[in-house]
Amino acid sequence: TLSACDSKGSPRSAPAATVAFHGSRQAGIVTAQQDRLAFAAYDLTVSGSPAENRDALRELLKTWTAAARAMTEGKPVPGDNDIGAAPPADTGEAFGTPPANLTITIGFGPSLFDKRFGLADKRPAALADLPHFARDNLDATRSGGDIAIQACSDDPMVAFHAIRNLARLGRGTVVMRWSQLGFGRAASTSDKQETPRNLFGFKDGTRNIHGDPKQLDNWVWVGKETDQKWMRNGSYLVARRIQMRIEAWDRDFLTDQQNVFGRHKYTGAPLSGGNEFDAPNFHARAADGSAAIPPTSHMALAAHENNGGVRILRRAYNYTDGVIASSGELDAGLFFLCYQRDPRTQFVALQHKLSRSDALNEYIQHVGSGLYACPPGVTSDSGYWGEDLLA
Ligand SMILES: C=CC1=C(C)c2cc3[nH]c(cc4nc(cc5[nH]c(cc1n2)c(C)c5CCC(=O)O)C(CCC(=O)O)=C4C)c(C)c3C=C
Ligand SMILES: [Fe+2]
Repeated sequence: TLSACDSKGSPRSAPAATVAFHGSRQAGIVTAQQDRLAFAAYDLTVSGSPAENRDALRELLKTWTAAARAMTEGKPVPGDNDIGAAPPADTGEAFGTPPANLTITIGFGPSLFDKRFGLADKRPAALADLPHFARDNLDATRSGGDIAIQACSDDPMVAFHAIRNLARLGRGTVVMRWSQLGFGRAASTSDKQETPRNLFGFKDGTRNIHGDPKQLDNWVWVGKETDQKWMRNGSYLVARRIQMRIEAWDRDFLTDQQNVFGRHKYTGAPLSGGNEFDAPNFHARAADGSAAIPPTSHMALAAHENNGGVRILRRAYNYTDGVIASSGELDAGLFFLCYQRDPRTQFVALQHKLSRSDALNEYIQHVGSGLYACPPGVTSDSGYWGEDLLA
């Protein structure tokens, strides 16, 4: 544990919760999920030759890595903060605030591999554009992006400070395309965390991957199988902004709400019986002879038992963004983030099934989308994000 620092980088006395930035795999993926999220997708604005654009990208990634390393250690963005005739290097809103477990995770979108950078032959096959799913209603201004940054912290100011300062450091090379704040984690990524609730009031994350190394190697971390060596020890992030019709949901009967998920609302237990963490029995029958867990319930459709064993690591956050002007309803939902080894056989396969048959579809709509290849971690002070991609 390191100390947080004041605006001049001098250590403060109170110990602060930090997550190590360096490691062969990026932090912020299997890290115990923090309470707050600030997510941003950026586009590169370069207009040179592919070689020049690659140089600009490399410089950006070096600068961003140094800033991310400092911020996660509770230090200000590197650079002189004492020149009266220049804007400070760090915007300042997190001075004196401990990092509160800040992690900053980077991912590269499919568009980074277009002809601007000459990186087409480095595009992993697993970074295939997401297909259209039934009922998708995607907003292009909340989708895509050349680079994504996921900043998670237990302090919302610290998380926002991270995406804002990266945008500022990249000015002239990148613009922020879209962003999303998340409050109240809606998944647990560790056995030590109590299962939180989503805005429908249900426990979310009960059967997530909770740190089991074998499952993480099987379902989250890219291994030797990849066609692109630079992605070894990386992972693929799928982001979906999913609007939830909470007013309609709040008028629905408890029994129906439970049938939508296949779980009891208050305890989180499967409708087949037992306690929250007991395995669901998809063959169990209710008193009237019908399936105890309806086959169109969200859990029945998403469960690994019913999908050839396939799992994903969920890392979602609740969000709310004011009111939808056309309906007067709250614009609220789930910012669904999930990590996996290959989206084609994991998220895409699951979402095709859910988008067609999930009882939850009456109450949700997917309105934003992104797919990003998250490279391995940075292991030393001289390393930078994406070094192997740009070598
Ligand atoms: C394509 C993947 C998934 C999307 C999109 C998704 C959206 C979504 N989920 C909830 C709430 C819950 N999901 C739960 C379980 C669950 N969900 C997925 C996948 C997607 N969810 C999986 C793989 C699982 C695990 C299934 C299992 O093995 O049992 C649950 C149950 C509790 C739990 O295990 O976490 C809830 C509740 C919402 C509200 C939502 C979109 C808004
Ligand atoms: Fe789900």
